[in-house]
Amino acid sequence: MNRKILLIGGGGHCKSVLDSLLELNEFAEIGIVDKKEYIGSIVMGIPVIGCDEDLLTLFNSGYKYAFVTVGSIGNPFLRIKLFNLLIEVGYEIPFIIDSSAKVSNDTQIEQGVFIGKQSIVNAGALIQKGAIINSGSIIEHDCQIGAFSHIAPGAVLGGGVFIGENAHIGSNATVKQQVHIGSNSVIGMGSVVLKDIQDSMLAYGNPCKEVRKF
Ligand SMILES: CC(=O)SCCNC(=O)CCNC(=O)[C@H](O)C(C)(C)COP(=O)(O)OP(=O)(O)OC[C@H]1O[C@@H](n2cnc3c(N)ncnc32)[C@H](O)[C@@H]1OP(=O)(O)O
Repeated sequence: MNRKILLIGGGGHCKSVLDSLLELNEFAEIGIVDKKEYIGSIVMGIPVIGCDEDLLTLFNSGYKYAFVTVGSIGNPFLRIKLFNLLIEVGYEIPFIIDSSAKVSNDTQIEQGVFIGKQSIVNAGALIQKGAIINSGSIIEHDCQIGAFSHIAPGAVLGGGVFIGENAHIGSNATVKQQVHIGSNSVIGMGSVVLKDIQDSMLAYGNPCKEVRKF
């Protein structure tokens, strides 16, 4: 086990991912990349060893794996930019599943996906690249979660729910089985979503209503 991984972004979401990663113990060395002014600081015992401009040098020094740990609430574009930069340099991007999550073997989990503590991903689900399945969320059978979408803590998606790309499903929201949520849409915390939501919509409430277009 001499694999070395970089976490890109040293904020709050990094702490969640790091906590899972330290327990999994699959990498010999972990380093964090953040803004230049944070180099030398420590996050949960792990040092910030470089900034974005150092990604090629760090790759050549033996860090072959990297993972985007910048969080997002409704705007994943920095996550997407960093993800693409990592691919361009040649990093391998794994998925990271906390040891307490329950993920069916009959699922497809793409690179860059984080599945947090106590979450459930049931059979037939597809989780596309860069998505965040946050603590305690439930992704029922046959759901599809689009690339770079974030299912926030405690959200519940019934069977066969479809979430487009770059969407945000707020904490503790519940989405009825078979409902389709469009790309780039944000569903507010605690919403009860009974009907499809179009692309690029802010929607919230019980019952969840489309409030405005982005
Ligand atoms: C690990 C982590 O921490 S992950 C983070 C998880 N966090 C989330 O999921 C947060 C998601 N964000 C939300 O739910 C936000 O409230 C949003 C995006 C829905 C709305 O945010 P904003 O546009 O800033 O709305 P703002 O707070 O100004 O509220 C506007 C109105 O909507 C109402 N409102 C806001 N959110 C909700 C909601 N979830 N449900 C019902 N009503 C809401 C407010 O009460 C307010 O009503 P008013 O105009 O009658 O006073």
